[in-house]
Amino acid sequence: MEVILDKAQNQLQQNLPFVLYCKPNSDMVIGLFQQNDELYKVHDFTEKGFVFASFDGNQTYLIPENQSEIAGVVCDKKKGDVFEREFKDPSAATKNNFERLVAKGIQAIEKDEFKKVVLSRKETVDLVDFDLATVFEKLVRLYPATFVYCFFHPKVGMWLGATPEQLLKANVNVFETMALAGTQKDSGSGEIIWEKKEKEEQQYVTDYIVSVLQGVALEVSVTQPYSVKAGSVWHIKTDIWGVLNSNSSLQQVIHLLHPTPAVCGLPKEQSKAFILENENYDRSFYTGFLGELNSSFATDSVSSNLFVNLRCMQIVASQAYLYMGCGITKDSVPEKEWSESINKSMTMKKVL
Ligand SMILES: C=C(O[C@@H]1C=C(C(=O)O)C=C[C@H]1O)C(=O)O
Repeated sequence: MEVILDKAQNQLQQNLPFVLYCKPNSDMVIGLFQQNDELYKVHDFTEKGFVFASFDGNQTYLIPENQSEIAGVVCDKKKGDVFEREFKDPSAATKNNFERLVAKGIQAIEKDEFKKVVLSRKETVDLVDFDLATVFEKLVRLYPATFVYCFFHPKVGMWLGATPEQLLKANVNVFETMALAGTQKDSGSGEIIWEKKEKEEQQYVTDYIVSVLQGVALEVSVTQPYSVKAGSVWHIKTDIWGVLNSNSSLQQVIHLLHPTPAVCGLPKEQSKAFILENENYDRSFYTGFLGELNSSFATDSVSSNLFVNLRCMQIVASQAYLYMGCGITKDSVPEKEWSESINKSMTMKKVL
C-alpha cells in the first residue's frame, strides 16, 4: 500500500486533488490523482469519475476519470495492534445542547410534523502528529467491511471516513441498495436483541426506499432485516435490489434516494427543513454521498457504486471535525441518543 499512499502524499504536497478508497470486503485500494486543481461539477450524473456530494445537494463535485491518473494496489488488511489515544469527554454544555435538540425533535414528532428525523452534531478534536498514510491504513485495517476513503481537493478540503451504508450500486439497469438504521453498542458477546424503537426506525427506511424505487423499477426485492456490525456498533440492515425501468436515469434514482430517512427523516421535506433550521451547524459533506460514478476502476465494466458519507471527519489545520447523528422517533430518549452519538464518534477517534 506504501506506493499508493506515497502518491497521495505527493499529490497533497502539490495541492492537487485526489481520492483513495477501498470498497467493503475488498483488498484493493484505488486512487484517482487529478492532474490539475480544477473543481469539476456533476451536472447530470452521466459523468465518469469519483463523485463527492454534500447533504443539501448544493455541492456535487467530481474527480473526473479522464483528468486523472488511476492506480490500484492490493493491500494487506491483516489486523495488527492499533494504538488508541484517550479523548476527553465533550463538555456538559455540548451534551445539553444535543439533548435539547433531540427533545425538540421528539416534540415536533408528537405534534405530527414528521415521523422520524435524524439529528446530528459536530465534534472538534485536536490532532497530534496527524499523518494521512497512517490514519488511512488504520481505517482500512480496522473497518474491512466498510467503504473507507480519503478525499482531498484544495477547494473543498480533506475528508476521511469508513461508512457502512451503501446509497446505490447500479450496473446498467440492475441495482442494489440497503436500509440501514437502528444502533446499539457492541458488548462483545451474546445475541443482538433489538427494541421496538430501533426496529420501527429501520422499517421506516425500508418502506421509504422500496416505495420510491417501485416508481422507477420493474421489480424490487428485499431481505428480512438482520444485524450487522460496523466498528464498535451494530445496526439493522435490509438488502434491497431489483431491476430499473429502461427509461429511468441514474440522476432520477439518486434524487429519489438521497437523502434517505436513514440520515434525514420522514417525510423527507419536513424533516430536512427541521434539520436545516435546528441543527445549528452546516453538515457540509457529512450525510452526503460519494463513490464511483459510471466507472468501476478495478474492473472493465461501467457501473456506479455510491455510499452515504457517515462515520467521517474533516481535517482542518491541526483539528479534526467529527460528525455523528441519530435517528429520532417518538420513542427516543435524549440521553440515549447522546450516548449513541458518543459510540459513533469512536469509529474515527480510534484512528486518530
Ligand atoms: C447518521 C448516522 O448513522 C445513521 C443512523 C443510524 C441510527 O439512527 O441508528 C444508523 C445508521 C445510519 O443510517 C451517523 O453515523 O452519523
